[in-house]
Amino acid sequence: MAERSWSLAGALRGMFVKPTIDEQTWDDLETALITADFGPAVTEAIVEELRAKVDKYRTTDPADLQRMLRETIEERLARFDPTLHLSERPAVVLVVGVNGVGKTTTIGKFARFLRGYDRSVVVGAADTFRAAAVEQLATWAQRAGAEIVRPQQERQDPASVAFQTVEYAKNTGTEIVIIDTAGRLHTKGGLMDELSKIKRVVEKQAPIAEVLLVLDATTGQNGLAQAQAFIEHAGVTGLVLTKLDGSAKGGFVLSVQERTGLPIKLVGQGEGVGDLTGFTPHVFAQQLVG
Ligand SMILES: Nc1nc2c(ncn2[C@@H]2O[C@H](COP(=O)(O)OP(=O)(O)OP(=O)(O)O)[C@@H](O)[C@H]2O)c(=O)[nH]1
Repeated sequence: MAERSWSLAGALRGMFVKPTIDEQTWDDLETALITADFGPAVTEAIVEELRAKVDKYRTTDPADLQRMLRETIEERLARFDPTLHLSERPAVVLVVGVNGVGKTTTIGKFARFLRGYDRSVVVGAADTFRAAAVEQLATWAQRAGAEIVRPQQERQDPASVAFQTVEYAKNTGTEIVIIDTAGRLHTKGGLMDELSKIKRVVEKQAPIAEVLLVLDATTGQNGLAQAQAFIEHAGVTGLVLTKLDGSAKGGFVLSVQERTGLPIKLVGQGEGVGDLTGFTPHVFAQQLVG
């Protein structure tokens, strides 16, 4: 089977068991980072930083290089704050992103994650564009132990579903509201207008705590280009990376933060309801480098 692990560790293994650091080591490191989707700019910066460190500490031991690589990646990942800000009551979270990236699945997993901390959760089915999307969200809500507010008529205005969801939370004392939004409309402009309307209408009742943009890690830099309109217009406060399991593109985690300037707040690593975690730079760097 093709490279399955998203970890860089496999690609690096040969490099770190060699007796000494040589020119080949640097070539191999560069190739491994590019292959893992760190992107050319971040790859170059990391290699330069490590060359300087290796010179400074006058080491020729590949084990030192491995440790330095782990530290460099961790330090770069940690420049962004992964904290979710959910202290408002209700805390309203808008989930945005292009179709098929794993938005609905993420909302289900996120609701379950919050239920695990004993928070009460309601999800709002504001993707009224596709009837099947509402049913899919309802299935996930049930799995997660969350309530759902559905559109009352076909093609109901998404902003009104969002409004009713927040209203439900306020009336029932539900702590967290997660709103699913459409990923595709006829035009990008239409989609962004719809999102601004949702935000305006929600903010009449409660401030928006987080706008989370979901990105599919397997689509790498290309997926980022598709999501550009959300980054420019939707007031995104954090990223969720899905499908990090079974992808060899773990480096995307670092390049996406540096390219967008936005923190990764959640990571999806599977299709099950439990396969979502917060983002911890230390743990991630360790998984990535070995
Ligand atoms: N392996 C893996 N698959 C995932 C993950 N997250 C989502 N998926 C899968 O990705 C596919 C799309 O997920 P959805 O949640 O339907 O994506 P969406 O963005 O809501 O798509 P639309 O409803 O069409 O807008 C499904 O088959 C999910 O099971 C993940 O972290 N890992």
